[in-house]
Amino acid sequence: MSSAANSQKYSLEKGHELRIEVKEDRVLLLKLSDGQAEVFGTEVAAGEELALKGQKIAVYTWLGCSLELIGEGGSVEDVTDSVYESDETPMVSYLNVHDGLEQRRRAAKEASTSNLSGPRTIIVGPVDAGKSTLGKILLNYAVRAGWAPTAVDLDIGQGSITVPGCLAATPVEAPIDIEEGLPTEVPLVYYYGHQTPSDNPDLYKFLVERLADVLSRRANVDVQAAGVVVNTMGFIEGLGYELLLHLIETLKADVVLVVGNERLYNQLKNHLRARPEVSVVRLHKSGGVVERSPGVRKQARTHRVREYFYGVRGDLSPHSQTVSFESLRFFRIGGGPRAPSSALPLGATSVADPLRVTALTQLTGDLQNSVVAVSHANTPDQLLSVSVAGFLYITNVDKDQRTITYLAPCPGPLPGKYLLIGNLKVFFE
Ligand SMILES: Nc1ncnc2c1ncn2[C@@H]1O[C@H](COP(=O)(O)OP(=O)(O)OP(=O)(O)O)[C@@H](O)[C@H]1O
Repeated sequence: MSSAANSQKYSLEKGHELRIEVKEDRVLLLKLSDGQAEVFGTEVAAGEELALKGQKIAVYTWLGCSLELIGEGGSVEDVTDSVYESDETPMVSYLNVHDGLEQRRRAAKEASTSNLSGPRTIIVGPVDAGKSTLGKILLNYAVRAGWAPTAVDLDIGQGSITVPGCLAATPVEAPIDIEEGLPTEVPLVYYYGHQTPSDNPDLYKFLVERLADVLSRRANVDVQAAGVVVNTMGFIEGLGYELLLHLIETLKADVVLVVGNERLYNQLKNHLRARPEVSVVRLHKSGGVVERSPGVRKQARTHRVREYFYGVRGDLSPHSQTVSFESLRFFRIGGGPRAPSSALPLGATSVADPLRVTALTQLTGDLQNSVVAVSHANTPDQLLSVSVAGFLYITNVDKDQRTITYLAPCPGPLPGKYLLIGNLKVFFE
């Protein structure tokens, strides 16, 4: 490593990675001076300056490279929490997984008339295991091999395709942008509206089934052969495990990658023993994965919603609009919070229907700071099962004037007349 003013130069040997944690709201510029380097499978172009804003990443090289880091508005130390080199990475095992998936894609393409699908890969593991990072690497390697795989994100707590609280899928046709993340132009999105599946597990399962159904009906041979890469939540105990089994079943997963948890690997391996068509593969967690506290996760959720409206680079201008409550039609799914069965009289079951669609008839201050989905539904009875077009953020509720002020990504009429609310709230500073 050598340094000058706000810049530092690194020379990485083949098979090494430089792990970089940029401070929240600070920017570090990354430049590849020589050789080959990639960030979670996306190749870094030589000479180009990448702006890493608050990101935690690793720059990996298969062949060796020289890099330059430049702190924006300060030294590299000022804008980062840590920068260090490591030669202990799971990249070779990740590449082996990619090779296995590649064989399945080719077999599916060759047998296109026999309805053989490409790999349906599900990545599971505890929180902070590096699941979404592995997903990005596998998607990128597939793209680099000429495929357009589908990214599916079922991690409602974070939201890598759209805002948190959603189940979403998107085709990945080009390497994932290092600064911007997964493509967001044409996602298929279902709004669950909560941050944890335990708020309404029946709805979560229902939406997984909807998404799986839509994905399985795509007729394009290349799209089917490219397969899907599914990212899941780190919720792996009790109900979380039950939901994992449900989605492995529903999405007809044939490759289950278990990252960083031997117990979960053995549980799933035993469970799926009778289904030899499903490969359960155990992978080590990378030592570079950065652990996030509940506070940091909450901040990341807010950040994600802000990015939806203002853009990753802050270059979008959302439109603020004040309308009467009566001009909007809000609906909620689920009959309110269900009492746990332990709180009910012996033998009784909860009467709240988790899939009931209810219109909001009274204006409540509770709507303030909510993220609300604009549904593609044409009638209220379609609200449960159709996808959503986009989101609004309620910035103000005026009960005296009976008005609502919301932020929309663009001006003009809304793309649908029915709005879905959940309990997802964020507070912009
Ligand atoms: N090798 C690495 N070096 C540096 N940072 C990394 C590395 N691998 C992953 N990270 C970072 O660690 C953080 C957590 O990783 P990731 O989001 O992949 O974990 P996860 O298991 O999907 O998390 P979740 O708990 O949200 O399900 C991310 O910010 C990611 O960019």
